[in-house]
Amino acid sequence: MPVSLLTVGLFVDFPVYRGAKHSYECTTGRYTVRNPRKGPIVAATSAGPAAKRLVVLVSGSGTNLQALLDEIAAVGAEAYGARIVAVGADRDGIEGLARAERAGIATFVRKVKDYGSREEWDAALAEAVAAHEPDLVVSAGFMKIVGKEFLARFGGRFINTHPALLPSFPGAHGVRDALAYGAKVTGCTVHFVDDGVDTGPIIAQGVVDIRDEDDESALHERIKEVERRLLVEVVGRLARNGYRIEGRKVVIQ
Ligand SMILES: Nc1nc2c(c(=O)[nH]1)N[C@@H](CN(C=O)c1ccc(C(=O)N[C@@H](CCC(=O)O)C(=O)O)cc1)CN2
Ligand SMILES: NCC(=O)N[C@@H]1O[C@H](COP(=O)([O-])[O-])[C@@H](O)[C@H]1O
Repeated sequence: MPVSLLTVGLFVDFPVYRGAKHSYECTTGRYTVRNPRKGPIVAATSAGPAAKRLVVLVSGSGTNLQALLDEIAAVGAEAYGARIVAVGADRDGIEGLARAERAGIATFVRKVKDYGSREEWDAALAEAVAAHEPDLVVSAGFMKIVGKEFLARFGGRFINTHPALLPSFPGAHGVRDALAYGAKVTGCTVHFVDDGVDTGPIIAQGVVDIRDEDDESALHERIKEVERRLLVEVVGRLARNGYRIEGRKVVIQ
């Protein structure tokens, strides 16, 4: 079941949440709350006894997915607060999907090239995710920008992990861009996804030093060590405790 939403003190179910760059709107069957930047609570999930349902989206090696799988296997879904019910991808033949299959988890693939337009792909991806009734959706190395339809259904419960300290170095090449800029520290950011590229409310960040001898691959590996631990911690806390999004601030209860 979807996680309940708390909207200015009211618990509501089946929210439709739309994120714009600097404002969020949470619309339910009965309530609409606009929230320009400094406004009140716009969306929040409640803690609950049952393990939350996660759908994870991947495009590559899936080591972040594996970290989630390993933690859930180690402590149990109830104690962790969540279970992975499906893994989706935008391409075939990737290790991320193989990891899910080995764990006995349902998989699906929606490729942009199989649809007449980007909007049709976006709607098909949203439909495939919705079929698994997730409480939270996690983009763990998912290399596609999602659009309006996806965000209308999963905004406010769609989390992304990015290999840089946002708002610096957004986009598909966060590690390369930080190195090229000559930054001395970088890291990873777990954030809610909105309709910008890596602009949504930040949940947590981890810092990694950049060494003189680093190339993109060496630096990315060190970032991923921090990133995997951060993602596992953050997803578990969100699932177990519930959270609210107040303007740009995410408060885990
Ligand atoms: N609406 C949003 N969608 C997604 C976000 C987001 O912040 N808003 N984050 C991404 C993940 N991401 C970085 O964290 C990211 C992924 C991909 C790209 C990108 O430019 N993709 C190109 C294709 C690249 C490819 O296929 O290899 C594209 O979408 O056409 C930028 C940032 C998850 N989605
Ligand atoms: N902008 C999106 C992006 O660059 N995502 C990054 O891809 C890697 C996926 O690794 P994994 O497939 O081994 O989990 C991760 O570092 C993730 O932050």
